[in-house]
Amino acid sequence: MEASSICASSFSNCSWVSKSEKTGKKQSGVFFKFSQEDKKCLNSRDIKVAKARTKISYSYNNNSYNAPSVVYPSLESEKYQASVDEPFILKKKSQDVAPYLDGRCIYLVGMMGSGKTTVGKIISEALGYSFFDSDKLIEQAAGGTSVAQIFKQYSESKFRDYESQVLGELSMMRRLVVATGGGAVIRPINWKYMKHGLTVWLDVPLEALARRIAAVGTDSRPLLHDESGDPYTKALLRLSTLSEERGEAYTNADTRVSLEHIAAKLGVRDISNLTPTAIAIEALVQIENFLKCDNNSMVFARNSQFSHAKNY
Ligand SMILES: Nc1ncnc2c1ncn2[C@@H]1O[C@H](COP(=O)(O)OP(=O)(O)O)[C@@H](O)[C@H]1O
Ligand SMILES: O=C(O)C1=C[C@@H](OP(=O)(O)O)[C@@H](O)[C@H](O)C1
Repeated sequence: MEASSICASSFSNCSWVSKSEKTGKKQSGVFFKFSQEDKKCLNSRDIKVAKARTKISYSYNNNSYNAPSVVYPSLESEKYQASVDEPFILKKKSQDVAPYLDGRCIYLVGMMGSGKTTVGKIISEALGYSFFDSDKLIEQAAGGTSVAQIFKQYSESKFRDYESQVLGELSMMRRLVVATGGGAVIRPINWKYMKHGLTVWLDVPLEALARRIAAVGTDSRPLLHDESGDPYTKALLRLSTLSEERGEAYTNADTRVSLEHIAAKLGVRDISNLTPTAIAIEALVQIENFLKCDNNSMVFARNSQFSHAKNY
């Protein structure tokens, strides 16, 4: 596999990435005009929903969102109720966060199956950012060779080299949400790249991760291939070891999104009933809280200036 400029071809061939994003120039798209934000960003259906919402007691403010028990009366209705309100809250929250982010990238870190890809796509769409999955970029650069095949044909160490190169290249761009591979956190150089943007740790209990992975299989996740047993037990065993090895590394992230915490906040008893949109909203809440802290904003801006300097 050619190691130079792994991202360049994927990025420039991407029809859904605008020219200004490719060159790194700031766009003045709809999500970046805030003078009349509600009128511009919300369509009439959103506004109707918003008005109706004031009648139910789903409270929401700048720093948190809380669903009282009337919205989540029973396990059976959790998912349905959530789907009614969440798109509106997501849109509103993304408008709140966008000026603080000012085009800088978001990197999602977390264990395999923590939802980096699923949640990342939702956040990118809400912010009007482009989405990249670092594993996919590596696979594209390898001419379609899968991550599992790269591990087998080359080695994990070679895969990690490509992963670092991808993150290095992405760190020079703007307006991206990046789903990193679960192991990206183990190399300090990757943190140096990711800290050009904002890092968000999706913290999901191991049992939930194992359930998700068992449901889709371990084909695409070579680090889970060696264990024996049923898919759930296999995944749980290996994830436990990896989690012990990496637990500390994830705590380097600027913000942590804990599913247990969201469930407690929303009064949801089973975290598997939390929708990816609810998790994306919490990620935006945490990002906003982090950036509203003056000190964090200054450090963040300084790191990002370094990244922009390389961009122009
Ligand atoms: N909130 C969620 N609830 C239930 N399943 C989820 C949730 N988020 C992700 N998943 C599922 O878990 C699996 C792994 O998610 P994915 O986004 O690929 O994780 P990652 O990119 O961190 O490896 C996928 O099958 C996805 O559909
Ligand atoms: O945890 C890891 O070391 C890995 C996670 C995978 O990505 P996901 O986290 O997207 O599954 C992929 O990068 C590779 O299989 C190694």
